[in-house]
Amino acid sequence: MRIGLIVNPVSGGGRASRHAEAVSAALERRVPQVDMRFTLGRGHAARLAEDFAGEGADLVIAFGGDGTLGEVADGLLRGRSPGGRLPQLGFIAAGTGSDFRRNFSFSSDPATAALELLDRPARPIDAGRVSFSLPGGGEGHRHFLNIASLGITGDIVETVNRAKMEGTKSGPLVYLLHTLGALLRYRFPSIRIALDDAAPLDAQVAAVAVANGAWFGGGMKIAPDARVDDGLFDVVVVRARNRSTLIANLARVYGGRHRSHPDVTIARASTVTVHPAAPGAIIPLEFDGEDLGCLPARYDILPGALMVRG
Ligand SMILES: Nc1ncnc2c1ncn2[C@@H]1O[C@H](COP(=O)(O)OP(=O)(O)OP(=O)(O)O)[C@@H](O)[C@H]1O
Repeated sequence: MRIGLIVNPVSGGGRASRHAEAVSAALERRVPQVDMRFTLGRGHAARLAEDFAGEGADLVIAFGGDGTLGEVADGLLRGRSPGGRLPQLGFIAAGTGSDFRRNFSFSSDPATAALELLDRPARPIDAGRVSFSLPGGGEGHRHFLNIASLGITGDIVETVNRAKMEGTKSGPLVYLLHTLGALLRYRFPSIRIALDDAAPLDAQVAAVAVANGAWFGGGMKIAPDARVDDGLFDVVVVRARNRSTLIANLARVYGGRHRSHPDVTIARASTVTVHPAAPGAIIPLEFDGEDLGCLPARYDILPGALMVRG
């Protein structure tokens, strides 16, 4: 078996970097061919994944946070050809939020998790593909593995990522603090959303999450019933009635207890299209914790698109 190990040295404030040698050594004790490569910046994990797939790797492991994992999934999926062979995907979480990991059970010690992942069979896991607008004009495309969202979450991800660049210590608390800050200042957008063939609905929203996994934002169980292998998105729409209601209910989101709140709608769908209700309004998007692009956007589920060891 040939393993491509992609390490993001800045994930989790340098956690992946600190454990990279230990992880590589643990894997090499069981599998002789382990090729470890480090990312150099945004988008590089996707290119490395494409390279590994082109070089015939059997398993590509993303070692980093959700952003790195999402990029690796994107790299594998965008390089695939009909009937072509795709490497299996593995991941070792070392990120700030590491929310995708919460859908699986792995040790929090990276070297132990690496060995656990070698022992797990690969199983089909869904992925999302999104087409979106680029701020300067034109259309972008991306795959994601965990959750794509818009609204206040786009603002939170942007400020969290800026704080990470400035060297702020990482951890779920960073997300909580920036979430509270955003709840106080954010101007809620109005959108038009359509699920599959249903008639579109207009709503002023705090956030919309198009979810494959259940958690985002460093431990918020935003899509409590989402399953990564059910072939459908769980689409969570949180309407913006007032700021104090949102702040008062934030704790319920961490426990996934917001399902029955009157301002929350959760539905399953294969395709989701979202437009700004006011033409020309700039409403930013995020995918797996990375801020990228804006509305209009179309999300399609790709059932069982990746064989993931987990
Ligand atoms: N060598 C590098 N130097 C600086 N930034 C990098 C480098 N390699 C990748 N990146 C950036 O790191 C970010 C991804 O980080 P990642 O999501 O893996 O960790 P995290 O943000 O700590 O975790 P999480 O998303 O789980 O909260 C991306 O924005 C990517 O562009």
